[in-house]
Amino acid sequence: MRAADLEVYNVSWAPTKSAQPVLHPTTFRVAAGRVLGVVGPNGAGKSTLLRLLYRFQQPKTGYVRVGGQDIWSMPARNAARRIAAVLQEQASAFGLTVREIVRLGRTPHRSGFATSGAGDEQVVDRVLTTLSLRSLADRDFGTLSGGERQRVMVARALAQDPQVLILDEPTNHLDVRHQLEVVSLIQSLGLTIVVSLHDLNMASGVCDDVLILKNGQPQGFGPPQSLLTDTLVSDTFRVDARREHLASNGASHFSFTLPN
Ligand SMILES: Nc1ncnc2c1ncn2[C@@H]1O[C@H](COP(=O)(O)OP(=O)(O)OP(=O)(O)O)[C@@H](O)[C@H]1O
Repeated sequence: MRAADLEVYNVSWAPTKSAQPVLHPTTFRVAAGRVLGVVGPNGAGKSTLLRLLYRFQQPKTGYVRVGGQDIWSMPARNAARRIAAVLQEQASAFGLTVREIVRLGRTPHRSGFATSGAGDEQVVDRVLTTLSLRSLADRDFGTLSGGERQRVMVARALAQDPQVLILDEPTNHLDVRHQLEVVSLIQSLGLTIVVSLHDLNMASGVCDDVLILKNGQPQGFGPPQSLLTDTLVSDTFRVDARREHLASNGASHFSFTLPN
């Protein structure tokens, strides 16, 4: 795995030319190997921002550079060798086996109509092992549990051998054990990672930096311990947020109540 710098400059997006932007100009940088968390209330623009980062949608303004190169100045196949995404929508995966889905991650590395080669199969085997999926390799994706499916989608992204990994709410639908497993995996990869998360305690624990969005506007960027103040979190999420330090290990933990 080889990480690369991700540079996001002044990117904005609107559904049509005349529509109001759902993402206003946003700028940040994620150094190679660092983890950025994107947080914000429902409809804040998190998924919209991520779609610009994995080259699904083109920004109306600004640019996204990976390793110094604008991702829209290179062919889609080259971008797919650099950036992989783990998304929540997985409809296309039904009807395929786990191995077939993970193999799809190798597509950007093949030329023309070439079929999967020995090198590709080695990568697929390695990734299946890393994610403890070998025993499920021949199972139909549709028969897996939510947690197992999530692991398969991460495996497909890793088989892509990307420099940057984008994860849209990867812990959704996962039980506590599997949430922790996904988080620990994210921390261990050594890739440049952008991950949207709803759980602020998880974001504080796993991310080097956090970007807060609200109504498509960036509200702040920085290390979670200094950025996520009670005031900023309360204002952004329209709750009363209080950060406490757990006596057991000193880790910080947010608790939330509705304002009076
Ligand atoms: N293609 C589109 N056309 C019109 N509006 C859109 C489009 N894509 C996104 N939006 C709007 O942009 C806003 C931000 O959506 P987005 O999905 O990025 O938010 P989010 O922060 O990921 O939300 P959630 O936490 O609920 O998943 C929403 O109001 C959404 O309806």
